[in-house]
Amino acid sequence: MSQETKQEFQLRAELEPEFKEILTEDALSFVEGICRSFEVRRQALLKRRQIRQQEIDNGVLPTFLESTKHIREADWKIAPLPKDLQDRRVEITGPVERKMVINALNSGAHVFMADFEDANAPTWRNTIQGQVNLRDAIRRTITFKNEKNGKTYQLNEKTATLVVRPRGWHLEEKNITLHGQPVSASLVDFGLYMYHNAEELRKRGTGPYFYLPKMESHLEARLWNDVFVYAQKELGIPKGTIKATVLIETILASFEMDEILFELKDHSAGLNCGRWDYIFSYLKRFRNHPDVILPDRAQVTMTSPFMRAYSLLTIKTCHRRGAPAIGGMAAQIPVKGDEQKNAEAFEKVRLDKEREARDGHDGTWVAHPALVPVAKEVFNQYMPTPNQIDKKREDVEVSAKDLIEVPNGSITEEGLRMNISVGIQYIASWLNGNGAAPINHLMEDAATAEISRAQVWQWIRHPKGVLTDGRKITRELVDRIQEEEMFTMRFDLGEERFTTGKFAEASELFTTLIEEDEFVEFLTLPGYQLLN
Ligand SMILES: CC(=O)SCCNC(=O)CCNC(=O)[C@H](O)C(C)(C)COP(=O)(O)OP(=O)(O)OC[C@H]1O[C@@H](n2cnc3c(N)ncnc32)[C@H](O)[C@@H]1OP(=O)(O)O
Ligand SMILES: O=CC(=O)O
Ligand SMILES: [Mg+2]
Repeated sequence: MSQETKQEFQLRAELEPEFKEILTEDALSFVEGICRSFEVRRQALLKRRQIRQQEIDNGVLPTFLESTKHIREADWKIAPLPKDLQDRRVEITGPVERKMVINALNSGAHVFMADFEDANAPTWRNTIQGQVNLRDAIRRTITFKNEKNGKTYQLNEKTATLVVRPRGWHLEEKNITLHGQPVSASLVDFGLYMYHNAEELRKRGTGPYFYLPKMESHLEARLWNDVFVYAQKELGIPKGTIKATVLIETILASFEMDEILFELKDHSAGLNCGRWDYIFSYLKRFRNHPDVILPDRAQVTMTSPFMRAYSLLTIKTCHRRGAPAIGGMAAQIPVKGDEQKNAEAFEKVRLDKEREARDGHDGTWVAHPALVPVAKEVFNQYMPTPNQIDKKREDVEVSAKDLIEVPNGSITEEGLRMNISVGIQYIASWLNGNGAAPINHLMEDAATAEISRAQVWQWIRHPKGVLTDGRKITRELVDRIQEEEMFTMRFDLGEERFTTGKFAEASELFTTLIEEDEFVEFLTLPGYQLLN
């Protein structure tokens, strides 16, 4: 790097010896090139999200785009899938933490989605250690010893195919700056992973595979595609080596599925139903529409008409284009010490996977290794072939109205209490560096916590935010319940764990999120200012 470049592109963090192996001069120079080439477009697309929000606030509802009708109507397919992405019946997800990376790769799942995004609190340490972990996993040198119980970990002979989820377009990495501004976190995660591993993955008969989160339009997919083309060229890798599965997890993206596949068609590995962010996005984008009110979080399920419409449309759209349509995450995880509750949790997961497999999904997500056999058994039963892309689902008809239909249901004090308590507990976990947490026997990550705080925001503000017993949800009621829930947490955890667990800071952030009339786009944005 030249002297001038160094001043403009700066690494602002202290580096431990192992981190220096990731943040080498050449790797940083590669990331710098990507950031320089694409930052202006990223900013413009983020601005476009705000404009779209203003339009929705003014009553312009989402619809299928007129300008891209020709793409929806034309006959085209995505490029052929590599062998190790043809059968994806069970995908396990988890943060890029060292032990969990080994456990996930050994879990028996077909794919492991290693998450720099919502299951990961993006501390500098988590982020760069995550890159170290993936580098070692790819080279099969990764090991781990749990110092508490002496248990050691290494990779099995057969492991899952690795797919990496970088952070979304809205997030920044404050430890690397360009012209004094934090750079795109997506490009840091992607760039470092590509630089260190693309060639090695190819040598080992697989490739650099990604999951792309939280996109709102096909133009955002075009930006990723251009980043891929640039990166492959810089690294001297054939165009089309990268494969990416896009999470359809915003309400606006569900109107542009064909277009998203089209933009990425040389690099596409299909779509996935990111159901939790999808619910959050629905709440967020329609937040200023008093009639769009969702019932208790627990009542918004994949059988709610708007969710069902979205998952069926995903399957139909993907299969027409020769692309896999992967299902989503059931939040249940094993319940320790209660056989009955554990059996109920497993049954819920089984039913969820059964619906997905029968509908035509080509695979699904699980949050925990114990659930891999459950999902596998269901998909083995209903999907005897590696995928069911041949099931075209031409019978499915989904209109714009179906995608935004408001579900019925009720808002209970229990639901309100749960949102407040779980929201605060999750934020506390995140501020402590854990982006995925078991809370009330459910997997919670940033997306599920976003729903909790968005619902409270909405219920306070809209006339229909009324409890089943007739009480209007107000700031005062929320304050009172928040105080009670904080008292319970303090009592249950004890003073020391409560204080070191950052519950007071989490409660403060939760309050800000529900108090601000200008809805905070993502809780992780103000949250990141508090992370080391
Ligand atoms: C909305 C979305 O974006 S979903 C996708 C993002 N979210 C996720 O990926 C969450 C994935 N799940 C998890 O992180 C975890 O399952 C949690 C945090 C919810 C629960 O984890 P734990 O409390 O450790 O569960 P538990 O104690 O039952 O784990 C038992 C073992 O399984 C391991 N394990 C649990 N979940 C996973 C996982 N997803 N991947 C790898 N290993 C796992 C644990 O590390 C532990 O290993 P050990 O016995 O060797 O010590
Ligand atoms: O990323 C997945 C989701 O459900 O959100
Ligand atoms: Mg998500």
